[in-house]
Amino acid sequence: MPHLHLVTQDEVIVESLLPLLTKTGFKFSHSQRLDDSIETPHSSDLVILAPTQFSEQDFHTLQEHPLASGTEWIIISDGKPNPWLDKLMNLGVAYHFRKPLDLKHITDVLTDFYIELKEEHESRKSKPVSSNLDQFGLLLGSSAPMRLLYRLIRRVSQTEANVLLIGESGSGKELAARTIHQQSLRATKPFVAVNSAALTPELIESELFGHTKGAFTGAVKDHAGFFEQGNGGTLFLDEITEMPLSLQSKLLRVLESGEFTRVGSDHLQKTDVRVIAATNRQPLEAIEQGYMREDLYFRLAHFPIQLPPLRKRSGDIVELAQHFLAYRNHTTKTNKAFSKEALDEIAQYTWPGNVRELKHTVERAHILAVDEITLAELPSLSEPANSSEVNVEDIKPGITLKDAEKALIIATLDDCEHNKTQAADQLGISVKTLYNKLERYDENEEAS
Ligand SMILES: Nc1ncnc2c1ncn2[C@@H]1O[C@H](COP(=O)(O)OP(=O)(O)OP(=O)(O)O)[C@@H](O)[C@H]1O
Repeated sequence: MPHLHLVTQDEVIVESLLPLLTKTGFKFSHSQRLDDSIETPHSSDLVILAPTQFSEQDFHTLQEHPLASGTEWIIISDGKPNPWLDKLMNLGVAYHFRKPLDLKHITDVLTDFYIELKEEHESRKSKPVSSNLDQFGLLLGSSAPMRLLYRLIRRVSQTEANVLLIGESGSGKELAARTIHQQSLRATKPFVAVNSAALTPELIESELFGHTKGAFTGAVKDHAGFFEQGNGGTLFLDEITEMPLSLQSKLLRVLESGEFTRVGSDHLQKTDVRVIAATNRQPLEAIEQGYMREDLYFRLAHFPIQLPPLRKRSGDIVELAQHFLAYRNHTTKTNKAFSKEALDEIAQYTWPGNVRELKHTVERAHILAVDEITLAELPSLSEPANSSEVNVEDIKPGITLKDAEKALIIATLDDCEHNKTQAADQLGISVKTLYNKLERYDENEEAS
């Protein structure tokens, strides 16, 4: 039976919620403070937190708390603006109810949760113990943070809301966006993916909104932009914080009015596109640092979804490695396996490049290994990650310029914790050039 835990010191809330909770069927427990021992923290499926006040300290405590992952959260507050509660919402908290409480609405929400959680309990029970990774849409992973992500995606897919996906590079933002599209009513319409960082600043406006013939030098014919190409479907704007601010304000206008004009034209066109944006920066920091317009953030952040980094999904790491290996074995008709040491090394590494890095590491190891994948086939995972065949320390006469460049790029990315803008800056190249090079490496690896 799904378990709900209520954290509050407010007796009035306990008294008003208790009858609802018994009515909806939840198993129920209550503590006054989050720190109070919750005997079986992982067994709670839903937590209602109604703090008397909520400070920065509480926010950090909560993030570290064992309940923070794999559990649905509902916040009840007195309605006073509180940036720390807003931050919690950004982490994917399901609902924020403000006092005075609408008990009828809360009952409906809790009933929905109860039905979903009960179904989940039942499907978990009927699965064999040795089950492989769960898959939801295009996303793989059975860990608690992934299950929470699946639930958020399922819910948002049924709506028309714009979505902001927040997560580190390689954590699956594009896969999540494609999954939302596939599960939505727009599934049969186009999905157009645009990497804002990889577009030349001068051309980005015409790429997005299109242009008319003669609008600028080189505009030799009319061109339909991504908003037109994606009409009726979904437009995925990756790395939204790398889009010039002036264009962010144009984008905001389109999101508000559903209208745009091609560059060089004053004919207003209607668009019916759902926007899913993504960033690997924390949006509030990006706003502070001037990478993102606050008004655009609020427009997109009706539904922010945080993708968990792989290191927070420790239960998934080995399973994913086995999955990617099985896939390679299948396509190459081989039967290679990991040694125990290799699996231990994979399990304890922190994977700053997330699933992408894990996948590439496994694919490369599969190529290098004859039969068994041992530590020798894995790049030194206990050192700062280096997913190049050539280590940066090996750059000396005798290796090709291409290999040296790749090694340096990968080492710089690791050094910058996979922040591509910073890495491009250090390398003295544009972010667009960096993307092009990385894409080429991906293609070569996938072809090999
Ligand atoms: N949950 C997942 N299940 C399966 N594969 C995944 C998952 N997450 C990421 N990947 C793999 O990692 C690669 C990168 O994923 P994706 O492009 O969605 O990440 P991203 O967060 O958009 O990265 P970036 O910010 O660098 O654009 C994909 O090729 C995919 O194979």
